[in-house]
Amino acid sequence: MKFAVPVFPGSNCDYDMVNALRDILNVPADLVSAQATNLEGYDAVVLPGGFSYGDYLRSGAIARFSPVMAAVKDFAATGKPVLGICNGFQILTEAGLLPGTLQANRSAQFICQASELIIRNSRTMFTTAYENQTQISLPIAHGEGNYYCDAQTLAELRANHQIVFEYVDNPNGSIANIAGITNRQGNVLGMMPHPERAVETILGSTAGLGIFQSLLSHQREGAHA
Ligand SMILES: NC(=O)CC[C@H](N)C(=O)O
Repeated sequence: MKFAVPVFPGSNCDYDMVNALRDILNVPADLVSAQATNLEGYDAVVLPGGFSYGDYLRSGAIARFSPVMAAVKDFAATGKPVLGICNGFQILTEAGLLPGTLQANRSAQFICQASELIIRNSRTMFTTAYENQTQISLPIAHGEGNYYCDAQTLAELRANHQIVFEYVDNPNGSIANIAGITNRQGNVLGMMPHPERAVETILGSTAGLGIFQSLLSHQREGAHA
């Protein structure tokens, strides 16, 4: 299984992601330019965290116009996995690949801390390695992580089991404690917490590994289907 990690001007978690994939999980991963126009040969795309285009206008609002995002849209339409972490989640909402938006934190402060999460859907291709309703700890680091959507969208997210992670303590004011959601089809996941920063004991948590292990098993099962 080969991963593409698009890099935007201002991305800063791209090398952490590639380190998690290549060095910890032993899977091939390439950094891909924001100017790239095709993602042929890749089995999954991970949009990394950071401050793409300096977070000008709104986080992710400029990155969504990058050539690579047109390729990510086509890639997502094929049903292959697309994961957006933090700024990656912001880019996915701006690009219309996920519903809702990420607003400034309720405190108007940048928050960098460990956060406790509840797994609300362990049946997605990203979360089968976790037990449903269990609690995990992943780091967060963002100024605009306050997820918002209208009441009808929230009802749809709930009805279709698209809410995957919820905060226990809701550090940023997100509606319904939402920390991560999928699209309706279940192959695009956006999440504010950083699984790539929780892949080695020395980092304080290995709870992030489950996301990547879930994707690897999904790929293996697909190969045998
Ligand atoms: N770690 C990150 O991806 C930072 C996200 C983002 N640009 C924010 O501060 O909201």
